Amino acid sequence: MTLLQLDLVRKSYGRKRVLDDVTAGFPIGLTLLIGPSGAGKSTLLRLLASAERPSRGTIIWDGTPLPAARTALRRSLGYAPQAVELPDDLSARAFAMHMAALKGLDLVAADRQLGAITDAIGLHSDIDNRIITYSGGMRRRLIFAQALLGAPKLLALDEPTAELDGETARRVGAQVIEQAKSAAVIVTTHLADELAQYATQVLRVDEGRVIPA
Ligand SMILES: Nc1ncnc2c1ncn2[C@@H]1O[C@H](COP(=O)(O)OP(=O)(O)OP(=O)(O)O)[C@@H](O)[C@H]1O
Repeated sequence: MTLLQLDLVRKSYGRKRVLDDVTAGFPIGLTLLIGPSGAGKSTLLRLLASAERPSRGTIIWDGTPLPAARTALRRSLGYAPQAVELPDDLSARAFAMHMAALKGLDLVAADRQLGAITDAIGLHSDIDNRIITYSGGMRRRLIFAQALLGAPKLLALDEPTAELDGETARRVGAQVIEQAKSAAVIVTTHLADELAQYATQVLRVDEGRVIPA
């Protein structure tokens, strides 16, 4: 079943058309968005996460078009953008719990889930340290971990394994594969990476078009 559908979606910034009449469906399972730098992968992900609106066309969540379905989509969403400013003075746990509270999650359950996720991706021993002490790769894993809280039905992950060493990338990848068993997981990546073998579909974003790879 296609949870999320794009029909003839276009996105322009000023005169620059980044996405051109994109029609694509995103079912439960893993969708990889591949394509060269600047192709529009992150833009597409922001549209899917309802962080931006299309210039034209329709986005349909669970059978209902946006904007009517926007709140429902956001309640079901975990989003890990590529670059986000984190509150350096907070501990990673305090930040994650803040995100859980914004999502309206039960905080005891969310804290338990945070423990399991961070354990799986090698962040557990640093969870009570302040974010200012975090490396780039640790920040990326924290953004990834908060996206998974509440087991969202739609997971939009912008290059979750970038900046990670091979073993850590593999651990994050294993979590992505696990989530894709019960959610529509959409992952952008520069390269056709190891996740491709687990993907329900691989879509190539290039020159405004989105086509099966
Ligand atoms: N807010 C914006 N205003 C103007 N142009 C933008 C904006 N956001 C993105 N763009 C342009 O849209 C194009 C696609 O950018 P996008 O970040 O989506 O590409 P990408 O495929 O994710 O690239 P990368 O792999 O390097 O992250 C680029 O030319 C970029 O400059």
